[in-house]
Amino acid sequence: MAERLTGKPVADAIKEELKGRVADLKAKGIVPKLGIVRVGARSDDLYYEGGAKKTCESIGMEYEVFEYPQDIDQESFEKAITEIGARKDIHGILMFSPLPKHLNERKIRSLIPVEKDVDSLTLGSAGKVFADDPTGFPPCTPTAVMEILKYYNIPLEGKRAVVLGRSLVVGKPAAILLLRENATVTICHSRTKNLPEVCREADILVAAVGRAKMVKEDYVKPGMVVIDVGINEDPDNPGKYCGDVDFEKVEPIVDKITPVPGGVGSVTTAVLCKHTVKACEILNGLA
Ligand SMILES: Nc1nc(=O)c2c([nH]1)NC[C@@H]1CN(c3ccc(C(=O)N[C@@H](CCC(=O)O)C(=O)O)cc3)C=[N+]21
Repeated sequence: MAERLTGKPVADAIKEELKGRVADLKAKGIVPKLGIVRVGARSDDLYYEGGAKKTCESIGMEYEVFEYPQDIDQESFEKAITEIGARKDIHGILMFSPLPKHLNERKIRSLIPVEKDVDSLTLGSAGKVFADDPTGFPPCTPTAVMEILKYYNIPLEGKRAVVLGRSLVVGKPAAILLLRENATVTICHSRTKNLPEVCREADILVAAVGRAKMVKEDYVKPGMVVIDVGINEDPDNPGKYCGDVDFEKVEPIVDKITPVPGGVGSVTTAVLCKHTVKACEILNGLA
């Protein structure tokens, strides 16, 4: 039986630390605030929004939701984002992605000020992450992966980390963050030859392909730590969701594994708040 690396104690520890930092800011008359930008009402956006609001409330931070109709035009939306970006009382901005197809998302992302870009939507943030610049916020999900590894004292120095998936929001930044901790990192993907064999070489396997239960018993070996980033509709249980890892098949083999739900996803809103508090501290010359 593998040890379950659950997200809740990790998120709780982050929130506990943030409560103190928020109180320190408030004592100076500063209230950290997250701006949440949503176009339309996609269910996974609303779900994440609900979690973000709850986390903000639990640590004494403020938030404001900016909601726009599904058919908003490019020019109006660019103007709105620019105004939110300029607001002195807003320190972090989360804009839900993807935007509706008629909008030029690349252009709109570029209008978010990099110092408020707490979920790495801009090229400026991506560059900072790539260059190990401490003022650059990596996306919340790969940061949550690193928080889990740190909380459970999983050594990374000199270890083999295999990242399955190469997306801009998870796979690529996860590889950079693991490299920063001196892991030996392999990025693999759908075109990788002998994919199960490559994954089996990992000490730490990070599954971030977005395909339900794709990681089966032939992808793992005893002793391995498996971090499952996937949030997919469960093909076997309508209305439920599951990870990229076939938990029932993999869990009996490996040493440690994150569950879905209740794993990486449950740490992301705590990271979002951590980034916003840090942005607030930096913007006020306190960090
Ligand atoms: N710019 C941007 N960044 C995002 O991070 C982003 C986005 N746009 N658009 C929408 C999706 C959706 N999303 C989810 C995150 C966690 C759960 C989730 O289920 N989290 C918990 C469950 C709830 C909990 O326990 O707190 C879990 O996995 O256990 C779901 C959905 C992020 N998104």
